[in-house]
Amino acid sequence: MTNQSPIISVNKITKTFFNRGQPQKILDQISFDVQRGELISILGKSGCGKSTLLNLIGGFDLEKEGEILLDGQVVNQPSRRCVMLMQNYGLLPWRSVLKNVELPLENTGMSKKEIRERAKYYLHMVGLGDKLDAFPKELSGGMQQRVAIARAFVIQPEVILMDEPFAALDAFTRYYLQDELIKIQEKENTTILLVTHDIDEAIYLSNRIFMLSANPGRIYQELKIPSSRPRDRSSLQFQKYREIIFRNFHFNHPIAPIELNV
Ligand SMILES: Nc1ncnc2c1ncn2[C@@H]1O[C@H](COP(=O)(O)OP(=O)(O)OP(=O)(O)O)[C@@H](O)[C@H]1O
Repeated sequence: MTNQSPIISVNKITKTFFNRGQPQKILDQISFDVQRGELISILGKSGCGKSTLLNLIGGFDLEKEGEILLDGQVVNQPSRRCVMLMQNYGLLPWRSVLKNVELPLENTGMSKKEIRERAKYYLHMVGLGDKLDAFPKELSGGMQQRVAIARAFVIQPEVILMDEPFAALDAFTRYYLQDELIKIQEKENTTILLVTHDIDEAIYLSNRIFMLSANPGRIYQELKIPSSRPRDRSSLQFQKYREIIFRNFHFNHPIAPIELNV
């Protein structure tokens, strides 16, 4: 993997928002490369700039200092090669499951037959082959997110940006979808950048975890997780990574009091 040119290069990105005329530096000199097929998690406390970073990488926000490259080309607009998967699914309620997944392929020059076959393929892949004609409101939250996952993969993008995709789901559904995500990602060799608050999710899924500090957001630690997937959430090794992350967040916020009721 390391000999290839990176699919994403983030070079010295600084982002400043203006709130009531006052500049607020949200991201400061963020730099990293992502190789094809990697799954990277970005962990950090609320408001540290994780979503802002994803929006910049996706080309949804172009106001910044520094440069972002997608496969060697400057990102200056959103592209079908790099799509975003949101937490709130974003399905159209009046379209069936199948038609929701077909949507991004419409008006692309593909034939109706090709579109249908490809949409069905990805819906089967996320285990919804028997729900093609259902409407979103007839599905559970987990199923709706599976439709959204199929709709992201159907475009066959090189990169999927995920902003807390499983945050609204219960733990069991989350675990299930995490496994499904790994399976599809490995099969398609898709590169994924995942923003999450969930430390276990980051350890379970990622090749690398970037820990972001706040005010301004900087990557202050990168954690490589070389072990193969699927991973054992109860293993000692898994606990070791949890400990490293907890320790890092504590070190990064030394003024945060720890209260022990003993
Ligand atoms: N359009 C905007 N205008 C001004 N300030 C903004 C804008 N968007 C985000 N911010 C500010 O930038 C900071 C980072 O926001 P962002 O949503 O990237 O954080 P986050 O780490 O994703 O947070 P969370 O985990 O709570 O979703 C916050 O202080 C937010 O108030």
